[in-house]
Amino acid sequence: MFENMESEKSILVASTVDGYMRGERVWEGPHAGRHASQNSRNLPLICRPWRLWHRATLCFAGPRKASWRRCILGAALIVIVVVIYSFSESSHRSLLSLVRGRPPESLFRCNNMGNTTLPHLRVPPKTLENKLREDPKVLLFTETRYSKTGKAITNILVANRIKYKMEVLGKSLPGLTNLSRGKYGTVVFENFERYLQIDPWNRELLDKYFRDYNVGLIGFMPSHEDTQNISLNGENPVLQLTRAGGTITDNLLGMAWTVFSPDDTTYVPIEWAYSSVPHYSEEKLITVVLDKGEFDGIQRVLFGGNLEFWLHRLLFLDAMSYLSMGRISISMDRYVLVDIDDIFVAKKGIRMTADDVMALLDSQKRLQEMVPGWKFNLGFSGKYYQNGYPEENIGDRKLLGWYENLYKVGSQEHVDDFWWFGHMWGHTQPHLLSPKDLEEQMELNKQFAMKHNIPTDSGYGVAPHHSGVYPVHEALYDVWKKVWNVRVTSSEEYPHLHPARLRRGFIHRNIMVLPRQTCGLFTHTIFIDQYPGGRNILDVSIHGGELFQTIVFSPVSIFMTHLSNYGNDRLALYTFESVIKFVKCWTNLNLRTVPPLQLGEKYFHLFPEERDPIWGYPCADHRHLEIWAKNKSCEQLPKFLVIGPQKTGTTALYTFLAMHSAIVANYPSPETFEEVQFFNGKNYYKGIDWYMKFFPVPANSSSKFLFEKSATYFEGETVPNRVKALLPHVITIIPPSKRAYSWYHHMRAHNDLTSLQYNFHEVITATDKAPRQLRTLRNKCLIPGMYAKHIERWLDFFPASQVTIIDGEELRNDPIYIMNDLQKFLNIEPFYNYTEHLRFDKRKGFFCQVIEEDKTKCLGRGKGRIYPAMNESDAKLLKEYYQPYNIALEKLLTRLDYPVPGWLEDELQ
Ligand SMILES: Nc1ncnc2c1ncn2[C@@H]1O[C@H](COP(=O)(O)OS(=O)(=O)O)[C@@H](OP(=O)(O)O)[C@H]1O
Repeated sequence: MFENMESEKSILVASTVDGYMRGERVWEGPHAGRHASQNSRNLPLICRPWRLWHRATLCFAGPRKASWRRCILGAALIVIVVVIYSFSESSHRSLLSLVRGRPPESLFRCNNMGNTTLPHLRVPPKTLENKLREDPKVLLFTETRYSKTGKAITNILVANRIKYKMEVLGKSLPGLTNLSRGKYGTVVFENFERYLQIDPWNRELLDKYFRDYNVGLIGFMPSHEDTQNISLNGENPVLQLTRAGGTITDNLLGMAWTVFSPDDTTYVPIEWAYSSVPHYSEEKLITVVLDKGEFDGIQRVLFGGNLEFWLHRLLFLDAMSYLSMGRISISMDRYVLVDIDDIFVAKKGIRMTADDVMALLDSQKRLQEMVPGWKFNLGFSGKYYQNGYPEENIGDRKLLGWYENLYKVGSQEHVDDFWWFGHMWGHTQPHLLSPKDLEEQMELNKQFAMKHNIPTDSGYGVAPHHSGVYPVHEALYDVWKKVWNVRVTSSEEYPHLHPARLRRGFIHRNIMVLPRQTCGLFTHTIFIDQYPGGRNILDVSIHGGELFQTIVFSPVSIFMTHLSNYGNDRLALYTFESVIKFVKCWTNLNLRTVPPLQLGEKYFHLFPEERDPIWGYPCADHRHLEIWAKNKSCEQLPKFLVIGPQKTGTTALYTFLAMHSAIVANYPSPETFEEVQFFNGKNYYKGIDWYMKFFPVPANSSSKFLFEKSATYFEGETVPNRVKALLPHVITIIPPSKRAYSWYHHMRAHNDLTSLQYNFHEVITATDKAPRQLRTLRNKCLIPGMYAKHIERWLDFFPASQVTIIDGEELRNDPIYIMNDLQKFLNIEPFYNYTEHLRFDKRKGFFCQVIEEDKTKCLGRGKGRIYPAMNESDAKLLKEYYQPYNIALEKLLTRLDYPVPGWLEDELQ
C-alpha cells in the first residue's frame, strides 16, 4: 500500500506542474489535458524551478547546446532557488517533494480488542420488589463546595446529566432529616470516614434507608494513610484497604471496564491499566472494592483514593449503576461524528495533498471496522477550491474524485465516500454580511457544490467561527433555511465554550443546534512535535483523558476538526483512530456514526428538555460579543423588570417609573395589552432580536434605564431561569390577597365567558371535577397569590439583593415613598422627586401623575375599577385557603429583612 502511494505521488507532482505549464486551470473538465503547452509566460512562482530545470536539461540534450559555464551557472541557480523557496514557504515542506515526516502512530496496544465478550450492564432483577422512585437522584455528601474529589464527582454527574443533590458537610456530620423517601438511588460520601463517624441513631436511620430502598453507598477513602482498617460495627475491622491493593470480597459486575482479575479484585485490571497505557506512572495503585453487604445487608463500593485516574471515573459510573440496581445508568450507545471544516480553505502549504486524501480514506475504512457507519463529514468553502500549491490542488480534486475519474465525468467516487455540508462560500462570518450578501454567498457555495456533484441535501450547515448560530443572528437562520434547507447545525458556544461538559443543544426556528466538541486540534495544531505543551498532552487526552472522557460521557459527540489537521502530520487521523481504539479496548460502549440530521433527531429524543433555548446575556461572554452583530448592543436590553403578579398595581408602578427622565419603558406591544410578555409563552422563541425591538436603540451618550413590565412573569415556571440568563436585575412586587377578586373582575370586564358564567364563589370553590374552563379560571385566579412559593423560585435563581419586594397596598396608598425608595435600590440617577410629580386624585381615588399645577393624569378606567366589595364568607374562605402560604410569606419576608405588611398581619390574625 505504501509503495503504491509513493508511486502515485510522483505521478501527481508531474501532472500538476504540467497543468500549470499550460497556463490553465487544470482538470476542470475531461479534455483539459489535450491542449499543447503554449502559454508558459505568466507562470506562478511555484513553477519557475520547473522552467529552470527545463533549461538545465538543454545543457545535455537540447537542440541549442549551451556552454558548460552557463550550464553550471544554471544548475547552481536552480539549487539556490529551490532551497530558498522551500525554506521560505514552510520549514516543514519542500517545494519539489512536499515530503513530510512520518505521521505519528498510536503508541497504545490493546491486548484484548475484539477477543473478549464483555460483561454487560446489570439490570435490576425483575423479581425484586424495587421500591425506588422513578428518576432517582444521587445524594452526595462533600466536605466543602470546592473540594477536589467532590468537584470531580459533580463534574461526572453533570457531564452525564445525572441528577444529584449535594450536601456540604463542613465540620458537621450528615443531617439525615431530608432523606426523601426512595428518592435517592445511590448515596456518595466524598470522605467515607464521615459515614463511619455518624452517631448510632442517625447511622441506623441511614442504613435503614439503604436496606429499605435497596440503595448502595459509594465512599472515597481519604488519602492520608496507606492502610485503612474499616470497621462497620465499631469493633472488628471487616475491611482492610491498602492503597496498593485490597483484601476484598468481590469485584463489580460493571459495564465499563473489561478485564477482571483472576482473584476477583480490581487490583489487576487497574494495575494493567496503569502499566499498559502510556503516560501513567503512578507510584501507588488505588483499587476499588465491593463490600457485598454480607455483614449488614448494605452494599458499598469503596474507592481507595480519589478519581484522578481515568479508569476510576468509569468505575464510579459503574458503581452507581450497580448500587442503584440499574436506575442511575447511562445508555451504552455513543454517537460520534467528526466534522472537517474549512475544506479548501487552509492557506498554501498546510492543505491536503492527494496522499493525504488517500490516507483519510484508508483511515476511514479502518474506523468503519471499529465504528459502524463511520464517515467523515466535510464542510467546504468553494471559493478557495484550487487555491493551494499544485500538489495540494490535486488533493482538492482528489477529494472530489476528479483525478481518478478524469475521463468519467459525473462518477466522482470520493465525493460519495464522505458526507458534505456547506460552510460558507468565502468563509466569512455571517454576522458581518448584510442579509442580501449572506444569501448571495450561500448561493455561490451551493452553485459550486452542484457544479462538482457535491450533495446538497444533508440538511446540515456550519457557520465559520460559529458566528450567528449562538448568539443567534436571525438572518443566518433565515438564509440557511431558504438556500440550503438547513435543519441541523452545531456550535461550541451554547451556553458557553467553557466548561465543555456543560455545552448543550437547543432548537431555534426548527433548526436543531447540537453541542460541538473540540478534540484538542485547531487549525494550526498540525505537527506532532509542535503540539502546544508537547505531544504528551494530546496523548493523555486520548488515553483516558479529556477526549476519551468526552466520548464516554456524552451520548452524542460532534467533533470539530479542520482541513489542515488531515494534511501535514495528519493529526486528526492519529487522534481519532487512537481514541476510538482506546474506547473499544476499555469499554463496552456501542460506538456509532449517523448523518447529522439523524444525529440531531437522536439528540433531542435523548434530551427533550434541551429543546427550549435559554437566551444568555451576550455581553457577559467576550466570545459571544465578538460574534454578535456590531449594530446590536446590550444597552438595548432592559436593566430591570416589573414582573407582577397581575392586579397588584403593576400599571401604576410602570407609569410612575416611566415618568422619571432617566427611565425608559418598552414600546407597547399591540398584541399583548401593551406588555411585551417575552419571558413567558411563545414570544420567547422569537429570540432576543425580537425582544430588543421593543426598546429604543441606545444613543452613545445616554445611560438610560430601560425596563419593561409584564405582569405574567411572576408565576411562570420557566421565567426566573430565562430572566436570570439574560438580565442582571429583577424586581417583583407583592399585592394584597384580594388580588384574586380584582383579577376575577378584570376577566369579567374583558368579557371572558367563563367568568361571566360563574360567580366568584363558584370560581374559588370549584373542585377538580369541575369543567375544564372553570378549573383553569380557578387556577389563574388563585395560584398567583401563593406568593412565597413563587418568590422562592425566583430566589433560586437570583440573590435576594437583586430582588425587591414592594407592598402593593403601600404603593397604592403612599407611592411617593415607594418610588423614592425604589430609585435608591436601582441606583438610578438623577434623583427624581416624586413628591412634586404625584398627587392623590379624589375623583379617581388613587394617586395620579401631576400634569399641570391643577391638572392630573390618572390611569385608565381599567385600573381602579369600581365593583362590589367581596362578601364576607368568600373573604373568610380565601383567608383560610391562603393561610399556609401567608405563613410562609411572613417567614420569607422576615428572613429577607423586609417589614411585614400590615395586610399580612391582618390575614394571619
Ligand atoms: N395609582 C393607581 N391607580 C389605579 N390603580 C392603582 C393605583 N395604584 C394601585 N392600583 C391598583 O392596581 C390594580 C391593577 O393592577 P395592575 O396594574 O397590576 O393590573 S394588570 O395586571 O395590569 O391588569 C387596581 O386594581 P383594581 O382596583 O381591582 O382595578 C388598583 O387597585
